[in-house]
Amino acid sequence: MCGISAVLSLKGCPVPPNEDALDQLDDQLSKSLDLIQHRGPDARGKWNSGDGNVYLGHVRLSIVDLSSQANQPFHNSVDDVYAIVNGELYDDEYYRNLLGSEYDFHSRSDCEIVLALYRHYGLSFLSYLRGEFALILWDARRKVFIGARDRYGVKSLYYTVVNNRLLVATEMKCFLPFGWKPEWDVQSLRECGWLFGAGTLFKGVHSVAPGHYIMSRDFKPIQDAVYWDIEYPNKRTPELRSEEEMIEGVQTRLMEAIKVRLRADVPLGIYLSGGIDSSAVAGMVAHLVKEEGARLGNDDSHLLSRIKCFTVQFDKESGADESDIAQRTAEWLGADFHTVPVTEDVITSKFEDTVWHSETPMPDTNGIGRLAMAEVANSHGIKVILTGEGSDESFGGYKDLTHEFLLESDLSWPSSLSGTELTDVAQKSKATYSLQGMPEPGRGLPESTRRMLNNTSILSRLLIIGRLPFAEWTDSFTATRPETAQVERLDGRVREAIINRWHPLHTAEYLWTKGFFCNMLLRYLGDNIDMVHHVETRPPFLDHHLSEYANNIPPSLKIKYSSSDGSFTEKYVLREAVRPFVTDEIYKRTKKPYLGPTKFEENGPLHQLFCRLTSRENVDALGFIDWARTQVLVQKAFQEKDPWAFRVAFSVCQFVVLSQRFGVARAS
Ligand SMILES: Nc1ncnc2c1ncn2[C@@H]1O[C@H](COP(=O)(O)OP(=O)(O)OP(=O)(O)O)[C@@H](O)[C@H]1O
Ligand SMILES: NC(=O)CC[C@H](N)C(=O)O
Repeated sequence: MCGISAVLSLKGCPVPPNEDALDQLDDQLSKSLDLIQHRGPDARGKWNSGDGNVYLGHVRLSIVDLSSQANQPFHNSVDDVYAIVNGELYDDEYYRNLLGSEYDFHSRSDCEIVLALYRHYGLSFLSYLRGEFALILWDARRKVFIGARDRYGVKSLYYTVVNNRLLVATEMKCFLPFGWKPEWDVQSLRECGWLFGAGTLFKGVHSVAPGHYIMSRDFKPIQDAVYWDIEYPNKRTPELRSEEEMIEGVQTRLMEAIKVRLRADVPLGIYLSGGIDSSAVAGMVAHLVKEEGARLGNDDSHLLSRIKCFTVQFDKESGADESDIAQRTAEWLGADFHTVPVTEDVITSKFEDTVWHSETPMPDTNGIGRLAMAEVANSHGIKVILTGEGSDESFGGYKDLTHEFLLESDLSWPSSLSGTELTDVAQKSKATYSLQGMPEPGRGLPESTRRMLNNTSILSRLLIIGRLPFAEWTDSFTATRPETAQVERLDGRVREAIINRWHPLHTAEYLWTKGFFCNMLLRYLGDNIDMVHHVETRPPFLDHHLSEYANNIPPSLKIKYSSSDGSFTEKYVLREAVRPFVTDEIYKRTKKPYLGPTKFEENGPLHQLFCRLTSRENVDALGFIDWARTQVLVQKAFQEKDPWAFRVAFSVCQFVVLSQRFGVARAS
């Protein structure tokens, strides 16, 4: 992926029209791009309107059309429209043919279709974009500024206002050279707005939410709007398709989503785990290469041994390692397999960089594994990687979802559990949260909030991640329960769907996808980390043609209950759809989330790092964390090997790193 940084002067504070001021802005833009230079080592492009009102900056990791013609910003000189795009747009050849007579393409870049589509469809161009992207478009004639982000938030896009200038960029650190003075948003921290909504850790900084765009006309303050949202069927409408039809429907769409993502003018590989999602991706890639003669990025040898798979290898004793299974999958496929050992030393040495780049404190060592993997992929010359994220979100993959599935009968599917049967099974099922040692979620939740959530508890479960050893004074921000604050933030139409139309399983999928998934998983285990080593990751499961289809599958076929042995099969339809492309071991394996180890020796390198980072001075400099409580957590983490204490202490250390690297003022 690339990186973008842009400035729009908002009316009321025009930039003094002198050369020095213009030069200063240009210099600030360069420094802003320097901070994300790793995202675009191949080219840098800047443009400004000459009057200090608009500045666009782009750093490029060349993927499609490696020539300088495809460098950005793009410009449509006929209409005087500019665009900078980070990401990959599929179906570009189709639009190139369709619109070639009315738009003069300058390159073969997939991203240039943004200008052609804008010319043809106006603001509705966003609905025609398929892929992972964040973009900025400036229509100079109409003085319209647009910032938009892909449907699931694979790519990030943040904005803030500093000195009456709107700053929009791929990463928040890009705002620093423009004089942004970061301050913790304690309310957002206490209400978990940074975890769930478009708020961030920092006051006044927002993300453009997935499927949203921001727009300013005539330099006025921006408006935020939705162009796409996740939708589910009415839970009372009977499903008329057969199980076989849906299995085939998923197979066809997944294969196509993978096929379009093989297109690149650079080498391409796969992040392979021991789970079914990435194994299915690898299996389908092998099928496309071998049986359909597909090119693997720029490699048209059609050799399976050219499919490079990378797997994180944690300490085998930790229980977190899946590399043996991944190796068996790779051998079965005949693919080229590489393990990436992630030892305590690796975790310790990459800890600080991982949180600085992801800008996301997430309590797990897994993101560090992801960073190490990108480094190895890069050393093998790989620039594009296919991954398996996004399958659990629409196919019912998480263990916790069983609880939500059992809240109501599935009226859309005739042979599903009903009435007393359901209550019985629900009581027997021990749908516990997958993170060991986690506190009980949702206790004391107001009844009205429970009703707004239609009794689903996924939000409470995920918001536990935001529970830190907060300093006592921050309790003044707790008048509203985080769950209440977050459900109130949803669009009223979504709340209506939750109480009237969606099955609780689908409500839970929605809340998960809009919160933890885009704000944490896709950041700490995604683009911002992968790009540190110039690796662009593409998740085919987030192709909206596939996910829209998956969202319409009845809950009882996502999580299938077997009355003979009382078991649940998660991702049932997907499992059947990919069966021909995976080993039997993978087909039968239940989901194990990608989580890193949490138990480390006392006085080892990681413990020493934690002790250094959680010094009284460092924790007090945060202002919102209690030092004494933090010490207890660090002790419990390393002496008692308490996994939950480890996770919370881990988060505090991440906040300390962010406070130091961003220069965040002490909260008070
Ligand atoms: N140990 C690992 N090594 C390499 N890549 C991994 C590893 N764990 C996860 N990934 C990457 O992250 C993606 C998301 O992980 P996730 O656990 O959701 O999926 P999965 O492991 O493929 O399948 P499942 O959901 O059945 O476990 C994977 O599909 C894979 O691309
Ligand atoms: N890295 C990117 O975001 C790639 C942008 C565009 N697809 C290119 O190939 O240049």
